[in-house]
Amino acid sequence: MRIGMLGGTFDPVHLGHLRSAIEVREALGLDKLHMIPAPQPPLRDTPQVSAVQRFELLKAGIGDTPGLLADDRELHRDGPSYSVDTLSELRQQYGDKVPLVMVIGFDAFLRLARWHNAEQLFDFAHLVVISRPGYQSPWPEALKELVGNREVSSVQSLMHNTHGGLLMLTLPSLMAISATYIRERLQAGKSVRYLLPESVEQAIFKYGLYQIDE
Ligand SMILES: Nc1ncnc2c1ncn2[C@@H]1O[C@H](COP(=O)(O)OP(=O)(O)OP(=O)(O)O)[C@@H](O)[C@H]1O
Ligand SMILES: O=C(O)c1ccc[n+]([C@@H]2O[C@H](COP(=O)([O-])O)[C@@H](O)[C@H]2O)c1
Repeated sequence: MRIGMLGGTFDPVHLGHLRSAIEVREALGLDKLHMIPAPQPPLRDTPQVSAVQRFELLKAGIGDTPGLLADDRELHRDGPSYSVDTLSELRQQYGDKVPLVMVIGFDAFLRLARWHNAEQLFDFAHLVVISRPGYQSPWPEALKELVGNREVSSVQSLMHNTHGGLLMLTLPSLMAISATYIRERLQAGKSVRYLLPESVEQAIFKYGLYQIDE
């Protein structure tokens, strides 16, 4: 068994998240990929749309997609949504023998050295970094120091161990979609069709989310 987690603010979830989730699951041979909304993402302002609503949008977006799981475990914790706590919980849930992978985009990776107890992430999981259009930059020195010589060049090498490795991955369908762009378009009354699943678009309009400055 192989397990993955893709955390996010998901404000709102979009096709960049969902298509990447499907492709990373296939590329890594994951049985399950937990998609986990962060109520209080540590390095940004708490979003105006509540964690419960962002979770509902995520559920609508995932629908019945095989292997993708909308996971609300961070909604039951107080304080900043630290990924190390989430990985520790997943490790306890699945035990020590299972490869566990945290998936993040390259933009998030560039800030990794500022995460809470960042070095401990590798005690629980592998890190897989997926490329994202518009984000190409040298690694900051603190990041190089943090990852040391953990990088491997193939999924096969990564899966020899249960945790502790780093793999940089370019997925087939790169999508230049961001939640920021979607929020901006909704606030301006512009179309967001085909940037996110129809089910998510319908829920956004049903609940009147993002359309006015709250
Ligand atoms: N289009 C995309 N392609 C690949 N990875 C993505 C894409 N959009 C987001 N991600 C990754 O998914 C995770 C969650 O992203 P997040 O919820 O912050 O979405 P976002 O679109 O970056 O939001 P915002 O524009 O509000 O910053 C992060 O690791 C991020 O790098
Ligand atoms: O643990 C941390 O310190 C930490 C710092 C920044 C971001 N994260 C997690 O990274 C994921 C993406 O965050 P963001 O801000 O890029 O949407 C989300 O699950 C956050 O909880 C985690």
